Amino acid sequence: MGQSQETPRGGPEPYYGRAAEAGGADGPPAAVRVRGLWKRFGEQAAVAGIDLDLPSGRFIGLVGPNGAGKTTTLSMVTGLLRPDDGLVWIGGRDVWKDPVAVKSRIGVLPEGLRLFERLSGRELLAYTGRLRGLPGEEVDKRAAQLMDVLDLTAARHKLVVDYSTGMRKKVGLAAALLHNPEVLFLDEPFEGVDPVSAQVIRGVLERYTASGGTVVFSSHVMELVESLCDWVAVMAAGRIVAHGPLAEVRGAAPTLQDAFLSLVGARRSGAGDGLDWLGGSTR
Ligand SMILES: Nc1ncnc2c1ncn2[C@@H]1O[C@H](COP(=O)(O)OP(=O)(O)OP(=O)(O)O)[C@@H](O)[C@H]1O
Repeated sequence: MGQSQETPRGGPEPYYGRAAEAGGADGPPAAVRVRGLWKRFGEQAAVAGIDLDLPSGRFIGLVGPNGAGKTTTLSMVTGLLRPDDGLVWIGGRDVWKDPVAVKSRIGVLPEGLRLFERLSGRELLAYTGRLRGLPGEEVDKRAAQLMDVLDLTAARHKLVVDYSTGMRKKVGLAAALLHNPEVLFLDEPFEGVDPVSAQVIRGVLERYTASGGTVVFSSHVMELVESLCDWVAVMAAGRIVAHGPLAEVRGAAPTLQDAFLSLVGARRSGAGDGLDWLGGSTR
């Protein structure tokens, strides 16, 4: 299991191309390379100098308790939030020096996704596709196929404002996939999604990784991460506390949940201590 090492502040390394491969000299190239990434909000370090190499073509889970820094990390990695310090490369390009090139290669489903509410789902995808520079015919074809696979065809003319939570996630995912990105970043993609829609989303993502795409997604749901991901990074208090292939991070623990609880130092018992007023016996 890889343990995080901090890069000295102010001295992040450049991207070394194939020499920087995540899996070693013979492994696949790193899809995402992070060095010395920091973000502070006032006195608090939300992300405290993380280094990470995410291998390409994998289904990668970023897990951690509430407030661990997952959303802040994903926002900095995808060019949505400027880091205080550190560097990020995607496909060998510096996210903050070469944002247009990087953004053409990635798809992002951010937390609290904001959509153009007064467009229909179909119009939203047409608009997104044209913004991405795809020819109109190609946009129409891909949008129709994505809506079909994601079970949105019947709702294609409905305004996005009238979409349910799951439908919003699905149309957001379609928008993120439309230009066939190399790396897809998803912040809590299954939150608020019913099991049927979750299964549909899962099928699309599995197909995407099977054809060489890289998925990086954050989640609290360990069973989901364990069943979907082949590589995980565990965050706690702004740091990466473990990363690597799922089996290595899980180690001898019976489940990823058990490994996670011991890695993040969670309290297993005594959760109700001090709440002796709670319940019917004292009423
Ligand atoms: N804009 C902000 N201003 C101030 N503090 C922030 C801001 N964004 C995040 N934080 C703080 O940074 C820390 C990390 O937050 P972040 O949202 O990245 O965690 P997370 O791992 O995504 O949590 P969750 O699983 O609950 O979504 C938290 O303590 C949070 O309160």
